[in-house]
Amino acid sequence: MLDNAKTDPASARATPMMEQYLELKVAHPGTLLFYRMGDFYELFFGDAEIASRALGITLTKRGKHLGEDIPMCGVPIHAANDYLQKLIALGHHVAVCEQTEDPAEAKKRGGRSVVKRDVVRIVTPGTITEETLLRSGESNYLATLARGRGVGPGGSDRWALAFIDISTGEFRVVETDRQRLAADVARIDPRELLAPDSLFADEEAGALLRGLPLQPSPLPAAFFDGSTAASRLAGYFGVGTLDGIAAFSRVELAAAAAALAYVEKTQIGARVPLGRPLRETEGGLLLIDAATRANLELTRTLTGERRGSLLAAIDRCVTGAGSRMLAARLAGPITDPDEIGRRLDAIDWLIAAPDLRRRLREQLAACPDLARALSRLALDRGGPRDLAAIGAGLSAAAAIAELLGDAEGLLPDEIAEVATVLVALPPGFAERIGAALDDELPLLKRDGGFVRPGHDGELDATRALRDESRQVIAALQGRYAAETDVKTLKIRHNNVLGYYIEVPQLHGERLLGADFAGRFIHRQTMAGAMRFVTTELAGLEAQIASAADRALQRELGVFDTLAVAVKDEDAAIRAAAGALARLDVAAGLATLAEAEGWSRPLVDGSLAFEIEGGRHPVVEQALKRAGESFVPNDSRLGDAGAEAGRIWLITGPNMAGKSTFLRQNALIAVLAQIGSYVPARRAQIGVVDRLFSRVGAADDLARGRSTFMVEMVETAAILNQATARSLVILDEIGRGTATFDGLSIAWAAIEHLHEVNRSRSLFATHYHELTALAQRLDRLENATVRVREWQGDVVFLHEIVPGAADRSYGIQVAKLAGLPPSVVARARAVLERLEEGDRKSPATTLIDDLPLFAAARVAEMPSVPAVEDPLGPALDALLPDEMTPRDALEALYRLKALRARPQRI
Ligand SMILES: Nc1ncnc2c1ncn2[C@@H]1O[C@H](COP(=O)(O)OP(=O)(O)OP(=O)(O)O)[C@@H](O)[C@H]1O
Repeated sequence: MLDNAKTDPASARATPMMEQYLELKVAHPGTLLFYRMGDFYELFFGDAEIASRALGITLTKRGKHLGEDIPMCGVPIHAANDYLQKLIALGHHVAVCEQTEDPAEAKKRGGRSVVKRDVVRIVTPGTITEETLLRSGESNYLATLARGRGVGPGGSDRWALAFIDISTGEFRVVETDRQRLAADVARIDPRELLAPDSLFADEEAGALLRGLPLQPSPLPAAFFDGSTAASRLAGYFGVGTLDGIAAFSRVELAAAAAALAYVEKTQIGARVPLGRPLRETEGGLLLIDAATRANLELTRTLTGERRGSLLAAIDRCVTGAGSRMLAARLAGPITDPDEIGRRLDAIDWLIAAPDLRRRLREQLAACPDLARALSRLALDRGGPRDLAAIGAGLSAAAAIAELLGDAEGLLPDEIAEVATVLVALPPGFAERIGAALDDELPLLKRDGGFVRPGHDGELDATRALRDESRQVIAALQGRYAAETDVKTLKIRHNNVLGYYIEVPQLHGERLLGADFAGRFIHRQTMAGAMRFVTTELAGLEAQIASAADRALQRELGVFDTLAVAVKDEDAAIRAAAGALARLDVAAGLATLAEAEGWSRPLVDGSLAFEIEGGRHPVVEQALKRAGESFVPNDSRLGDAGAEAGRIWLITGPNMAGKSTFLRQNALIAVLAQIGSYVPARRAQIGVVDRLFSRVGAADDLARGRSTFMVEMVETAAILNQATARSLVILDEIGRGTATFDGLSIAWAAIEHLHEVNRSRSLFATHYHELTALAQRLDRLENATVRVREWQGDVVFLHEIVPGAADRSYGIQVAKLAGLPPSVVARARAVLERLEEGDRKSPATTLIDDLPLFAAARVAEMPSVPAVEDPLGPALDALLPDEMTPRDALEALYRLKALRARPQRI
């Protein structure tokens, strides 16, 4: 972050307001200062230049400082959130400075007194709570990273990540090591990551930080002070010792205390309602490194969108909290077969009770985002709609508890736990909120008008007084019109004059005359109109203003009482929010499984991997939308009694479906381990501890790695780390370099996988030479994707069968893709020569023996050689005028049958 005030804070002769501004600016380095002035937040100096560029707003000037113009730009309060969102998305931090006293107070202190102001909050990407700034289905984590120097086995370093979503109060900690660190960061996917500033200077740690999927920002090392961490955390949660919460390691405590301190620093004085930190255990999750996560497009596609990802394909949740929980589960599938079984039991039960499921989902859909509304209220940023959200959420929760209570038979554990939490909610709370709040609610409490008439006697009386006075004004208008004989006389209101009387200029002069003995006091002359007040009108105005003010104060009192009551029930409401999210996830997955024809996988402690009729969930849904169907395929990479995994080596033409097959097996394993049904007829999977994939190719130029280098780094990670419990997906490794180098690397990698890693693996390749390995490696099997050739074109059947492909059909695919016919013809000629000739020196073969390209072009032939086209004679034989409609239809079918079209390219 830039520190961008181009000013010397100690500068002499600044105006009092500028002095105040500069003081605040210096106290909050690295932020853009939103300085409140009336209905605007103003930015000055360098901040103004940055913001005007980033937001596309006009840069103006306001006064001078040290003899130079002060650049300024401003954003109106009502639109501030939109501007904040843009700035945060661009990585800026914003210090929001408010007026902390009434301007009238400042005036009392004398002419040159400045209204007191202070920074009330620092807005950063990881610490936002506003509904408009957050995405409903996504968590918004702030994470801190701490290092425990030499505290691991053999004097190695240990690392810990603490992560907090202040919009929901979630707080978690996990210890990890340098190999897993990047995978953990990728899983948590924080919006903001902070690490002690001292680490950046350390050569080894610095390199590790640079390799993370999100670049950390430095935070003073004091935030991470391990010696005070435990007491800082215990103090915040009001406990004598943390032992009752969990047995945290020292490095975990350092990360957690730093995260907490950062939250406190940014929220300035507001007590953030955080849940107690939950400690995640290292071995409990299926580890997926950042590259695999990206390649498999679990929660977003390679282009960064949610649409097209696995998450988008399986998310049938009806609440934002449910979608967030599903995304978290997908990011961190589990490895405990019992827990997976419990989640699956809940889905079974919900599938078996479609009617109840429908009613539960109806109630869930009516349930607003409880956790986020709760956090805003606790931070004093909540409005009437947040209170109403809590009320609506609690009444949905009560209805759900009742539905579950009435359900027949025994509830599965997961659902029973949900029911227990919901039943424990304080009774009558929703009714209390519903009775106090009106049906139509303003966004901000300061706008008033949200308390239901009849709820508070004194409020009703004050409102009546205010409204009566308004009626009196209306009556007064009639009386004045009659007295002055000006039918068009109006009493109006604006913010400058308050209430005033307006008459056409023509009559205005008369009102100032002796007839009215000074009753009408002149205030303004407009083009064609004059404005007056009377003492009577001013008196009424004061009455209205004070009644309106008293009514608002009364309403705010009602709001505060309810908000405090909500905060007192914080723990119960938060637990209910979590329970509802779990129910939503289970009901969503049940709905998905039913709609898509998925089945319950068997997940156990074996090394089995047997999928019958497996499908790729995302590709299948896309094909379905296009009216096409997906061809299911089996895979057997291990059976229940196996001690090591099998490798399937898949050869086959381009576009045949190899990559799809590889990915679908990985996705089925991930889905099974989040406790979901899977897109297969039958699946048995011994829990996978790590999922590795090397698919697709992309440069990582930002880190100075070429495509081939990225490929090799990823392959190295797999060969160094995969175990018999891992699942490995390798797509065309070695293709980024010269043919024989690539082939040799692929060859050696397969041998290593087979002999050393012994992982369940899928390996797709265009090197047909590799299929010979099946003779030497007993757990390696060859598989290929079936295609049919028809008149020089290739028809993809997408069926995986045992055996090896004889060729790649690359030229046919190139033709389907629309390469110019001359290039296709030339490629065919080159291929023929290559296949005949000496592959060791292809260049010589080509130069010596092949006619030049131009010659091939001259001799260009139709792309399909002279094969008898059966359609021509058949068409010629038809006599349309002599055919009945039925004959014509039959003829059409006959013609279609003569034509086998290639499938998609
Ligand atoms: N089982 C299937 N059923 C139906 N269509 C499929 C199936 N598998 C793949 N496809 C279709 O074929 C297209 C190509 O598949 P895929 O990318 O997996 O081919 P590939 O063999 O890996 O190709 P390449 O070698 O060129 O990378 C997919 O986009 C999909 O539309």
